[in-house]
Amino acid sequence: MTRAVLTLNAGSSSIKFSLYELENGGGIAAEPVLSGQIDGIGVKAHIKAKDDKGKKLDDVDIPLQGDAESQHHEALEFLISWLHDHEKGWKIVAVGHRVVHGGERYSRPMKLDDNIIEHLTRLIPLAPLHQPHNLDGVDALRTMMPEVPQVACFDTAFHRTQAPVAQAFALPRWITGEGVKRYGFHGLSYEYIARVLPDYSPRANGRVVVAHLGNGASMCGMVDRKSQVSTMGFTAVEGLMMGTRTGALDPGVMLYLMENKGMDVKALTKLLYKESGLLGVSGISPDMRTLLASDKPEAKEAVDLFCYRVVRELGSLAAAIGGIDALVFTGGIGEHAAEVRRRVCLQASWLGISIDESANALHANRISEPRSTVDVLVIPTNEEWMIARHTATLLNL
Ligand SMILES: Nc1ncnc2c1ncn2[C@@H]1O[C@H](COP(=O)(O)OP(=O)(O)O)[C@@H](O)[C@H]1O
Ligand SMILES: CC(=O)OP(=O)(O)O
Ligand SMILES: [Mg+2]
Repeated sequence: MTRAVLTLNAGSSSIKFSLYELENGGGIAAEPVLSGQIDGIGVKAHIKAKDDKGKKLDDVDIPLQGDAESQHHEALEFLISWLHDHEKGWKIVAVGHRVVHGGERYSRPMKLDDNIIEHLTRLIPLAPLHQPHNLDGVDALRTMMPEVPQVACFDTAFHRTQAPVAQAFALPRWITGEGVKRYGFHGLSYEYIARVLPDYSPRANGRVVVAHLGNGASMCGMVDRKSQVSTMGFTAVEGLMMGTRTGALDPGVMLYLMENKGMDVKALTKLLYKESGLLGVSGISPDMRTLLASDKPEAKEAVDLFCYRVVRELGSLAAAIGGIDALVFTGGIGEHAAEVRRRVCLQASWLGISIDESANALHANRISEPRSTVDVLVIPTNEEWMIARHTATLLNL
């Protein structure tokens, strides 16, 4: 049987999975032999999976009940039994997991044991939409294959190269000293983009802003393909407006809600993480596809605000890294929503961005005109490949 690495990537609205064969000389194959995702968790869950020839193995809705929380667990159970039915012919020798928060302690992939899992469990309050689902996946796979080593790959790790000033909040020193600082997330996605960027642009090692726009959304400013600054912070609720998250919010709004509306931590957590963003502003859906297809004014307002926030943060990140040579769009929205990219690029023309609208409509890799002083690129991210590679490297497979 061929040896393979399984990857699991639980996002806020999706669970993505892949199976990568190990190559004879060591290392993992470029393409997975099996891959897919359950997306739309919390709205309308759907599984899509394909084999190495691109043959569709599944493409159906899955009826999940309850709130997004319980749907996530149900989706995982569905996936485990799906994998049981489809992983024949390969010997899974390792499992790699995306774990969103590594805190201060973990800045590189780690082979999981009870101690590390216990520490990661303590970080759940810092990433309530992700960490519980990531650890749920670890738990399920450890039960399913107890002999197989499991590796955690952290979303925060890529950003640990940032200068102290980029990580700091203007808080008293004793709070900062306890690790309350900006960590940044989507690190596996940014690491993948940084790795492949030279294949797409001669400016790869310059000042690059990558916009990872998905259900969770953030942007990262890099120089020399290393993270310098991120819109996400201590938690993944900071920065851009997202599917259900506020992004940056005047802290005074929280004080106001506590003082005048009697909201406690639980109510505020729900508001900031689950009821705001595209969903809160539109009152319709957290899903960009639905909002772009809607002619309701509230849907338009939500999309307008989403794009406006990206444009503002783009200016901020370009300022932080001293200018911009390339802008990369990635993530579910960044890769597929041409309208969002179009609006962002038009509003950011002052930066020297000039978009080629027909290339953009076709989702070409390069969507800037030759006269643009900024290379604008659309690059599909691949967190799964990054996880598989880290897992194989750490375990010497
Ligand atoms: N064809 C499309 N057009 C517009 N938006 C899309 C398209 N496909 C996916 N999206 C959006 O991408 C988002 C999900 O992104 P993704 O990166 O998969 O999420 P997650 O953060 O859960 O990993 C959703 O808002 C979805 O509407
Ligand atoms: C960190 C984060 O927001 O992840 P996702 O985009 O997968 O929700
Ligand atoms: Mg994601």
